Amino acid sequence: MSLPHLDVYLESYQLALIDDSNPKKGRCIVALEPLSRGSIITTSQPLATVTLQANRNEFCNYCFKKPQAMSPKVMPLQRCTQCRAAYFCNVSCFKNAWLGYHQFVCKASSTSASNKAASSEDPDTLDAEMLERVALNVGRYNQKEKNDRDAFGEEGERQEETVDVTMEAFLSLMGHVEDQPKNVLNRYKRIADGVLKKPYIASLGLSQQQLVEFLCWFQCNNFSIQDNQMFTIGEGTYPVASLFNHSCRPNAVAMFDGALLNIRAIVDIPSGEEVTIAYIDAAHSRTVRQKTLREKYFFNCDCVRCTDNTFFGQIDTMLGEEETDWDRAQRVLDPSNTKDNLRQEIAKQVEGDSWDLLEMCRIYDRKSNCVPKPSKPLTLSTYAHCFVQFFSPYLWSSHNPRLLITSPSLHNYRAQVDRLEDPQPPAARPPVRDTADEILSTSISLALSYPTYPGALIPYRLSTLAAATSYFYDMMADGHWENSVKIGMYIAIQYCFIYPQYHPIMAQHLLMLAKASWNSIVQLELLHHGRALDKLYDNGFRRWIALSKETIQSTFGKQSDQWREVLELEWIFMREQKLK
Ligand SMILES: C[S@@+](CC[C@H](N)C(=O)[O-])C[C@H]1O[C@@H](n2cnc3c(N)ncnc32)[C@H](O)[C@@H]1O
Repeated sequence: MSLPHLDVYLESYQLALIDDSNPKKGRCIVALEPLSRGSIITTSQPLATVTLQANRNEFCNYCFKKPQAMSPKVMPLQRCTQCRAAYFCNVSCFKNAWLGYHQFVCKASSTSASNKAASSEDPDTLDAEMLERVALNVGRYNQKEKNDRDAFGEEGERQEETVDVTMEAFLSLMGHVEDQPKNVLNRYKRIADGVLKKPYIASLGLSQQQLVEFLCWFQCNNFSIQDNQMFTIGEGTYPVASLFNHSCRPNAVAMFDGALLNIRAIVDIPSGEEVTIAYIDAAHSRTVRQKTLREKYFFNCDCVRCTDNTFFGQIDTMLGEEETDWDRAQRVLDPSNTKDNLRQEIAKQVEGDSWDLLEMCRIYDRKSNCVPKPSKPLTLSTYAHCFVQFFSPYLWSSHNPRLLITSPSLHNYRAQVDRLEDPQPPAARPPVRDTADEILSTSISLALSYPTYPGALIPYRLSTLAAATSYFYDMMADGHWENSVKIGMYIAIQYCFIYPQYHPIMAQHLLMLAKASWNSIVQLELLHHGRALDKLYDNGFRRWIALSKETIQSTFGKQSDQWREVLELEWIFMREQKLK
C-alpha cells in the first residue's frame, strides 16, 4: 500500500515503516538514525478520543488537560450548556470539539434515548462513541479527498502531523477481522447497526462492514489515555502511534501530554533497530502476557523477555504464575482488597517490631556485605534491604561509569558518590558488577537460593507485589510515612526486575518514595522534638531524589509535573540542610 504522506512524515522524524519478514506481524518502525534515551521519537495526534464517564467533569473532553485545582489563575472546566454532559477548558477547546464531533453528539444526546446509555461505562457504549467519532472523521475525509490533494511539506525538519498523515496511517492499520471470534463480530455488528441509525452517520456513506472493520482496528490499535499520574481517563485512536509493535521489554514508551501522545525512547536506540512499546503492563507472568497478546492482538509474542530462557526466563520464573488477572489501578483502588490474606501478612511484617528501618539500614550498609541467613525464608524486610545494596545506586548509571548508560565526567561522578556517601565501586560490598544485567543475574540467583515454605509469603512473587502495591497506596493516603517507605523500598526492588531501568512506572514510584521519605524524616524529627536524625535517613532521601530525577528526566521529561515536584522536594531538603 502506498503511503506517501506518512512515509515523508516518518522520515522527518528519522523513522521508516518497513515490512517485517513475518507477514503476520505486518510492518514495523525502525530508527534511521541513533535515538537517544529520553528523546521524543514522534508525537501522535488522536483521530478520536472518548473520556471515561467517571472523569468527564475532571478533564477537558477535548484536550484531556485538567485545570490545576490550586491555581487561582486557571478557570475551572466549563460545562456545555446544551447537553450538560461535556466539559471543556475554554472556548477554543469547545469550538474544536464542536467542529469535530460535539455538534452531532450534543444534539443527539439532548433528545434521544441513547443519552441514558451514553452515561454508562459499558464497553459497547465506549466502542459506539469511538466509532461515531472515527466514522465522522473518515466520512468527511473521504469527501474531502474527492476534491483536493495537499502538497507535501518541506523535507529536513520535523513535520506537523496533517490529516492526510493521520488518515493514511489509520486506513492502513491491522484489524485481524478474519481472526475475530464469531460472537465478537456479532457484537460489533450490533454496535455498527446502532451507530448507523443516527442520521449524521448514515449520511456519510459508510457500510456496516466498514464500521465493523473499524471496531476490529480499535481492539488491536487503540490506547488507554492516561493522566499525568498514569491513571486511565479515556481511550484514543492514535493511528501514527499504532504503527509501533509490541515488546514486553520495549525500548520506548507511550506518554500522554493531555490528548497528545508522545513516543519517547527509554534507552539509546541504535540506527536500524526496531522501535517497540509495551501494549500491556510488564508486571504479569509470561503465561498471562502471552495469553493477553494472543487474545487481544492475535500474535505469539517472541520478544526477548518471552523467548530468553536464561536471564529473562529466570525473572519470569521468579515472578511466578500466582496472579489473578489483576489490573494494578483497579486493584489498588479497590477497598475490598484489605480482606486479602496476603495483604494482612504484608501489614504484619511491615508494622511488626522486626522491621526497624534505621536498624535494617545500618545492618545492610553498602560497606558491610551483609546478606540474610540462607537457613530462613526471606522476609519483606531482609529482601528489600539486601537487594537495595545490589541495585542502588549502581543500577542507575550516573554513579557508575562502567554501566555505560551515561558518561558523566569523573568530577561529577565523584561528587555524586560523595554526596550519597556510598563507597567507591572497588570498595563496595557486595562488589559492584559491570553491567545492570550482571547485577540482576546475581540478585536473581541469590533470591532463588532461599528456602520457601508452603503458605509463607514469598517476596519476589507477583502476587506479593500486587498486594504490596495496594498496601503502599493506602499507607501513602493515610500518611503512614514510615510504613510507606518500607513497602515502597520493597516495590522499587521488584520493579528493577520487571521494568526496564528508565520506565515511567519506576519514575512515578521513585517520586512517591522520595516524598514518603521526606515526610517520614519530618514526622520523625517532630517526634524527636527537633533533634537531627541519623544521617542514614538523609542519605536514604538523597538516594531516592537522585534516582527519581534521573528516571523522570528520561521518561516524563523536564516539562512534566513530576520534574517540577522532584525539584521542589530537593529544594526544600537543601534548604533544611542549610538551616540545620
Ligand atoms: C498496533 S498494530 C502494530 C503495527 C502493525 N504491525 C501494522 O503493520 O500495522 C498491532 C498488530 O501488530 C502485530 N504485532 C505487534 N507487535 C507484534 C509482535 N511483537 N510480534 C508479532 N506481531 C506483532 C500484531 O498483528 C498486532 O495485532
